[in-house]
Amino acid sequence: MTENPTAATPATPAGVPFPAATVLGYPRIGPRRELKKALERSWAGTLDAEGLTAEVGALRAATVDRQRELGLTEPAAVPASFALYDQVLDAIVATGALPARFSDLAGSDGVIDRAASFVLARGDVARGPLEMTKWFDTNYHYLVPEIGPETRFSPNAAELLAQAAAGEGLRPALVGPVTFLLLSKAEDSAPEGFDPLSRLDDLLPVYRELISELGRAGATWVQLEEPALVADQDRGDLAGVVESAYRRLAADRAESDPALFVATPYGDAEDLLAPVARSGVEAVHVDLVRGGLTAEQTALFTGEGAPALVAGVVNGRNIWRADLDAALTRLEGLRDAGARVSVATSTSLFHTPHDLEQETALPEERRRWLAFADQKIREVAVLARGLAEGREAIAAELDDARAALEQRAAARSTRDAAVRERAAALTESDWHREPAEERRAAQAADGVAGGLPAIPTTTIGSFPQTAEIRAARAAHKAGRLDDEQYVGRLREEIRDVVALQEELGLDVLVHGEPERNDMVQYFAENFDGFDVTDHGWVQSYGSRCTRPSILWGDVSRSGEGLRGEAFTVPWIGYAQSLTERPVKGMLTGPVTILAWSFVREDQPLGETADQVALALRDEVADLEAAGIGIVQVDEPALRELLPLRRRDHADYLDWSVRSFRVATSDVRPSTQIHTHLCYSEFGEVLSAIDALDADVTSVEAARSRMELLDPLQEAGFDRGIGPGVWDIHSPRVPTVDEVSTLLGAAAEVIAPDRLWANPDCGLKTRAYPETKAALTHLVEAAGRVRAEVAARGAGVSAQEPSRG
Ligand SMILES: CN1c2c(nc(N)[nH]c2=O)NC[C@@H]1CNc1ccc(C(=O)N[C@@H](CCC(=O)N[C@@H](CCC(=O)N[C@@H](CCC(=O)O)C(=O)O)C(=O)O)C(=O)O)cc1
Ligand SMILES: N[C@@H](CCS)C(=O)O
Ligand SMILES: [Zn+2]
Repeated sequence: MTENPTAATPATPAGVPFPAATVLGYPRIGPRRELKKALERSWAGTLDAEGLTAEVGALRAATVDRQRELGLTEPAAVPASFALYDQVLDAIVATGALPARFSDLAGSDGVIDRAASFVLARGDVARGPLEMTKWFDTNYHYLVPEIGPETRFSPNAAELLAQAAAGEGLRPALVGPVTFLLLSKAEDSAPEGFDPLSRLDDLLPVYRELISELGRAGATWVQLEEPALVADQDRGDLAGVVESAYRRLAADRAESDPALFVATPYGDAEDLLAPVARSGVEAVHVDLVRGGLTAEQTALFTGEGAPALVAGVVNGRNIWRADLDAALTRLEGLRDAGARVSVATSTSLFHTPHDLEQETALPEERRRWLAFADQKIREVAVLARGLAEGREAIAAELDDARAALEQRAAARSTRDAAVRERAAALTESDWHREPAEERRAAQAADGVAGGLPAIPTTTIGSFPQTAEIRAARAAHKAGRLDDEQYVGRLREEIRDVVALQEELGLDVLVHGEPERNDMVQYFAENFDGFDVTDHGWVQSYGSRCTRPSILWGDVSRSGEGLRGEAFTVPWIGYAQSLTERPVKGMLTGPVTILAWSFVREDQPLGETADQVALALRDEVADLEAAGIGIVQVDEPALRELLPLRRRDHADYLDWSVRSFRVATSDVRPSTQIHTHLCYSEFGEVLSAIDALDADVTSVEAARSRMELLDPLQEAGFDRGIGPGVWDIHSPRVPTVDEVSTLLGAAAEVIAPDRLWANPDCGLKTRAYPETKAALTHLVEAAGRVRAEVAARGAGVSAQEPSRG
């Protein structure tokens, strides 16, 4: 066990010091995605409830053992942070905060059981699931609690206790009460202006009871996660609210109550750190990768009764090896200032893959630069040892880390002079197209858009990724299918998808993206400067995972010469050759490629974005040259990367919008550029959406029932828009009436020559039966709304009728 010499046993209720080394959380999905597979079998009905409990229990136990083996040996060092689906869902379940529209799910004792929690997450035949949105600036999605003035809170510790029972001496963890309410939305029935945070006083007794119950079950520390404190919140006296909330949780605790550990990951809590630190809680985590500590803030951690300082010095958001020298210097400085310092990660490690050791195919030179979750735990443990025993005790580890960093900094492979020259030569004219009105006219006169009806129907790009396609890809990768067989299989799929869309009567077709394992990884595989992993899965939502690629060097399309070779044209061009209707080309935008990869940190993100944008610009130009008249460049992550502090927005929006425009501006005015956004609250980026200068924007809107449209109109957005009318995240098929209602609502505020009818997002996660049914309803609803609008004499009479 690692000793922390500066940690005099503090007066915690349970009398157990905070561990010298810890993490805020660990990947939950399992090194071989055991959790994903168990969940999906349970939803498919091939694994019963007991079977799920057994498989999940085994995974959790193995996870605890692994973290111990890696160096988290002290009591309470391993967090019981094992959400089955989502940690915010766990907090809904633990506090009994059932939205009114799900009230029938509560058991006779008022408790939300596991089956009911899956209905909240996934919906059922009667209703859609809870809304899902991005967790801070990550590619993880949480379920949004719906809170109203009447929401009843009641403690239900069952799931937390089950998680804590996965091993001896774990530290239960849950989303803190302030973050829980700040991330909530007001229930639809709540009065105008209702703020969920106004229910804090009602929620705190429930948290107190949960914490006490965990203590009675043996927990010595409980972790309360308060990441919302590191983001700008438009709330008056949030500092006062935070301090009084934590004072209430910390006051008058019983002998059996655990000590309280409050974590502030993902950024700098700034003015909200002091209210937490002086509230009486026993330990406070600070993200020292994204944030800092002023001398005044450091003093909050010194002196009698001060909380332990849990210093998040190892980055939980990337996969680069830590600068151990710099981290240790930082830790020593804090200790020497008088703080009781523990070493931790800056965030939970669930944003990183499990174990670099599984990546045997990575080139050795670059493997040396990397640390996945397991390697990061080792870094934390080494730093704790260095802090306790002195630098000499970890001299070998410090030397090795230093050498790896130096070798990376000196590596010539990360720089391509031609790519750099091209990016440096970019000027304003490279990211400007003709004025939007001029393009509209050109598209109507000479482009494919001219042949479209009012309210054209389309989809967002992907069609179902069937087990057969994935199996074919796996077989190709394993060498069981040769290139020709694999290409033949994909072309067959494209043929079927095109035929299906024609049969359904869609107006603008897509090729369906069957060649893509993932909308970012596929691009990484076709660009220089990236590595991809074999097992680097990271949870994105529920059971869905991605393998973020590693952007380590200068980026351009792979192949001969600076511009490399087109890689989407063979598929999209093939689809276009099969039909008279327009096929929309489909690319992923630069911001999203960065957001969903692990990106080099040795140069500003904007510079990397320009390189990716230039590679995409080449692909857009090649698509246009191949006769594709509509090109969609998806930017679902535009909102995701928006910095958590408002003062940083302008700089981010400047480079992100520019990079999208660099990617899309090298086309004729008659070529219609689309973009697509999803998975976020867009309120804060409306003007950036406009500044992207796309001709048409499709945006997720069904779950929030078109909430976005009014603000978008108010922001003066007068481009083409396709608000999603089918929530594709759940297998539920919307009726024609439901789709017509949503589309009709949109047609109330958007002129029919600007409105498009499309789903919320791509269909890759859906199966064919529901896809066919829902698209049939969508096409029928579009026809209905088109007729209604025409009947209202809203100026569509001159338009052609829709096909099908
Ligand atoms: C649109 N979204 C995306 C986000 N991030 C991305 N990187 N990509 C996205 O599309 N963020 C926001 C949203 C929502 N998020 C997601 C995330 C993930 C999915 C999804 O469907 N994920 C799939 C995995 C997709 C994938 O990469 N598949 C590969 C590998 C398939 C595989 O599992 N292979 C098996 C062997 C298969 C066999 O033998 O049959 C294996 O490796 O063991 C592929 O298709 O080749 C998921 O299942 O989780 C959706 C939205
Ligand atoms: N074109 C992509 C966008 C997802 S955000 C798809 O359809 O899956
Ligand atoms: Zn999408």
